[in-house]
Amino acid sequence: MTNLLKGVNLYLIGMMGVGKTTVGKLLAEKIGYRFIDTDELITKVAGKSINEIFAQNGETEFRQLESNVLAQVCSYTKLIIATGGGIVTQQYNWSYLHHGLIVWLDAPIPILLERLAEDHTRPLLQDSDPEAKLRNLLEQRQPLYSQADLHITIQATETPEEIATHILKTIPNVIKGE
Ligand SMILES: Nc1ncnc2c1ncn2[C@@H]1O[C@H](COP(=O)(O)OP(=O)(O)OP(=O)(O)O)[C@@H](O)[C@H]1O
Ligand SMILES: O=C(O)C1=C[C@@H](O)[C@@H](O)[C@H](O)C1
Ligand SMILES: [Mg+2]
Repeated sequence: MTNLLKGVNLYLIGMMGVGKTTVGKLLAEKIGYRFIDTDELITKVAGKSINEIFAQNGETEFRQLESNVLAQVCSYTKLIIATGGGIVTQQYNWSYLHHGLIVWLDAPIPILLERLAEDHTRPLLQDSDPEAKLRNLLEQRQPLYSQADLHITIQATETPEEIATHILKTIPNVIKGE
């Protein structure tokens, strides 16, 4: 797999809670890549949590930080990059994402809701109706996510390990120029 990828980065995109961070760490271990999480880098750069950035600086500034971080990481190779759920919403981010292979992790809303039920770290979900909020975000973002090179549909019972294996099995079908 490492030979096939030739150092090309993998960008995991998809809705919050789908498992980009969880699966990304496993993928990195499996193929000997480094793992990077854009949300984690943003909190390091800003010196505060994502909730604090949204509350104190607003979403626009968060998106700017997210783009800055993405621009930095895409100059490296051999990375698995778990992105934030909204990274696809900024058109110019696509010029960075297209430096690598883009993998869309896609799971139905009930699965996302179940996973995020007890979570308070995603500011966009701190809503009186998180289900409607997720549906609305997915409706806006689906056409964007679908620009990925690889679309992985996740079943409710699939473990992170199984999803990582599934991704690695599917990559040879979509390697650019192969
Ligand atoms: N395949 C899976 N089966 C069961 N639980 C999972 C699976 N993948 C992830 N989870 C759990 O779902 C939650 C959300 O996962 P994770 O943080 O990896 O999502 P994410 O896509 O990175 O979200 P965000 O866009 O907000 O960063 C975590 O509690 C994680 O342990
Ligand atoms: O879907 C989104 O817009 C977000 C997802 C998270 O990964 C974080 O990037 C942040 O909470 C925003
Ligand atoms: Mg994540």
